[in-house]
Amino acid sequence: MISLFSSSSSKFLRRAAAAGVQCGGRRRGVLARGGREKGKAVMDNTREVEAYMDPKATVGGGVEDAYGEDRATEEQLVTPWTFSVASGYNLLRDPHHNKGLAFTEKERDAHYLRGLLPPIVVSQELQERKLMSSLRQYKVPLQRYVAMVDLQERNERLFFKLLIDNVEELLPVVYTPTVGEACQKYGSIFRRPQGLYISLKEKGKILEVLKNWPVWSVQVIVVTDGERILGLGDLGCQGMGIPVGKLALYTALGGLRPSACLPITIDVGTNNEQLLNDEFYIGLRQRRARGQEYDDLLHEFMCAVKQQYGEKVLVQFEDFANHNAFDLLTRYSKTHLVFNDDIQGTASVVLAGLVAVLKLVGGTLADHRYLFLGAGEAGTGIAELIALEMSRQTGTPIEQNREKIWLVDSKGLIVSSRLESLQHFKKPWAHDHEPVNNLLDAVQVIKPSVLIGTSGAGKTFTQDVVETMASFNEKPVILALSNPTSQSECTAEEAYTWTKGRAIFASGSPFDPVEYEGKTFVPGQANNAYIFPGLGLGLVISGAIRVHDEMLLAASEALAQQVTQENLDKGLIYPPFKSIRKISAHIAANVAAKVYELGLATRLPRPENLVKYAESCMYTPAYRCYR
Ligand SMILES: O=C([O-])CC(=O)C(=O)O
Ligand SMILES: [Mg+2]
Repeated sequence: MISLFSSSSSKFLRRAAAAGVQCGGRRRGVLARGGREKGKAVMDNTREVEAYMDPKATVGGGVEDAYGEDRATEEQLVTPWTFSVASGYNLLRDPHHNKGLAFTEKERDAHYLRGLLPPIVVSQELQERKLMSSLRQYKVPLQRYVAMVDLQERNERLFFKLLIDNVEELLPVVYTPTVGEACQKYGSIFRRPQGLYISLKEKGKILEVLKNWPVWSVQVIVVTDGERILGLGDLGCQGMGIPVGKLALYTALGGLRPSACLPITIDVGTNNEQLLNDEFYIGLRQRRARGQEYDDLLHEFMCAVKQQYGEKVLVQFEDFANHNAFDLLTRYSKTHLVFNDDIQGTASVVLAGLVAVLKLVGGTLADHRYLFLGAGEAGTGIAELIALEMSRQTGTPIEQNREKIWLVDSKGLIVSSRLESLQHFKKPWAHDHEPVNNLLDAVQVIKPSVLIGTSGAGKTFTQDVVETMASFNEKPVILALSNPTSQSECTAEEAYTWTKGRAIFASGSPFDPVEYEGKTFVPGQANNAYIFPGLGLGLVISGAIRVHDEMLLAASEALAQQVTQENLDKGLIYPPFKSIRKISAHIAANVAAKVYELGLATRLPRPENLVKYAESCMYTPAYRCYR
C-alpha cells in the first residue's frame, strides 16, 4: 500500500514541511508529479517533483527500497519544484501511478476516480493480454515502437510488465533493430521528451538543467551525443531513442527503478546533411562543435552530474564516435563512475560468448586466432578484454596475447608499417606483417578460428569470406555484431548456409531461427544488453565509486556461467533472454563481489548472499495498492 503519509515518505515530508511545503491537506491522494491539489509552492514554478518513495512493504519497490535514500536537502527543496497529491483526473494522467481500469472500487472512491473510468475493474494481467494482442496487430515495427512509447507515457508499470513478461518478443521493438529506425525518424514521431536534452544553448547552465529533471535520486544516466548511433552514423539529437531504450532495459532486464534512470542527449550539432535539411529535425541546426568547445561542454556536464547526483551515479557513455569515446572514458574513469557500453559492455558480452564457444570447439582462449573487421570502440574493446583474460588465465604478458588478435579497418589489416598513421586506440594491434588490403585476403593469410564483425558496415562478410573461414575450420566461429540488422556483417541464414551448417554464429541484432537441410539453427544474440543491466545493478547495490576492468571480467564470467549444456547442445552460446532477470541478478552479484573485493564499495556492510540481495533489490512492475 502506498499512501500520502506512508512512513517512508515521512522523512521527506518533515523536510518538506521544514522548507515550507504543505501537502495533502484533507484529501487523499498519491504523492506525485502533477496533481490538481498542489502543495503550497516553495517557489512559484508549478513543476512538480516525484516525491513519493516506494515504501519497503510495497510490491516491487525496487532498488530504492534498499538504498533509496531520500537525498533531498533543504537546499534542493528550494528549487523550481513543488510537489502535489495526484488524485482524480490527474492521477489517470500520471504515468507513474496510473493503473487505468485496474483501479479498484476502493481506490476509485478514495482517489476521486468515480465516473472518470468505465465501471469495469480489470486485472493487470488482462490489461497485458489486451495490449499484447493489439500490438501484434501492427505489422510495421515502427508502429509497435510508437505504441510502446505511448504505453510508457500512459502507464509505466504496465509498460514494464509487458516488456518483462514478453522480453523476447518486445526487445526488438524497444531496442535494436527498431530503435534504430525510430532514431532516424525521431523528429517525426517525437511526442514528449523522454529524457533531458542538453545542447550548446545550455552551456554554463547545465547544473540548472539537471535540476529541472523532476527526480533527485537518479542512479544511472545513459548519455549520447548521437554521433554514432548503432551502425547508422550521426543522427544528432535524434539519438535520444538510444538512451531511452537502454534505460528501459536497465529497468526491465536489470531491475533498476524507472525513476532512478535518466536518459540524456548532448546536442552539439550534427554533420548529417539530411537531418540539417529536414524540417522535422529536433536538434540544433548547425555542424558539430569540436575541440575545446566540445570538451568544455562535456566537462561542464560531467561536473554538474557529480554535483547534482553525487559520486555514486553511474554514467554510461553510449554511441559516441570513436574519436570522443576513448578520450571521454580515459578522462573520466578516474574521477567518476563511468563506463562505455560500446567499448566495455560489448567486450564483456563477447568474451562470455567465447568462453561458451570453447566448450563447443575445444581449446583455451589463447589457443585460438581472432580476426576483427572493424577497429573502433567495439573491435578494440573486445580485443583488449580477450587479451586481458588470456593474461589472467595464463599469466603471460598482455602484449604477447595481443599478437593472437588481428584487426582489419577500412585500410586493410592493421600492421606495424601503418603505425605512424594509426589512431592511438589501434596502435597496440599493429603487428608485424606484410600489408593486406582487404578482409578476404586477411582471412586467407591469418587463418582465424574466430571472425568478429564490428565494422558498422552491413554485408561485409561475403560468401567468399565465410566459405574461406569454413575451409580451414571444422566449426568456424562467426560473430556479426554490427547493429541494427541492416548493418549486420552477414545474416544468420548466410552464415549457416555458406558453412553448410557448421558455423557457430551470433549477431548483435536478433535473427530468426534458420532451417538448413532439415535442421533448425538458433542464432545467439551477442548484444551488450546481456551485460549492462546486471553490471549497473551490481554497481548500484554495492555503491561502487569506480568501474574497473576486473568488474567487466566478473560480469562476463557470470554471464558465461549461465550458459547451460542444453543451450550448448542447440549451438547457443548465450542463454535465452527470457531468463535475463535471473542472469542479471547473477551478473550483479558477481560484479558487486568484485567491487567489495577491490575496496570500491560504499554500501557497507557487504550483504552475505549477493545474488539474493540483488534479486531483492529488483524493481517489479506489479501495481501497488493506493490507500
Ligand atoms: O544498441 C545496441 O543494440 C548495441 C550497441 O550498443 C550498439 O550497437 O551500439
Ligand atoms: Mg551502443
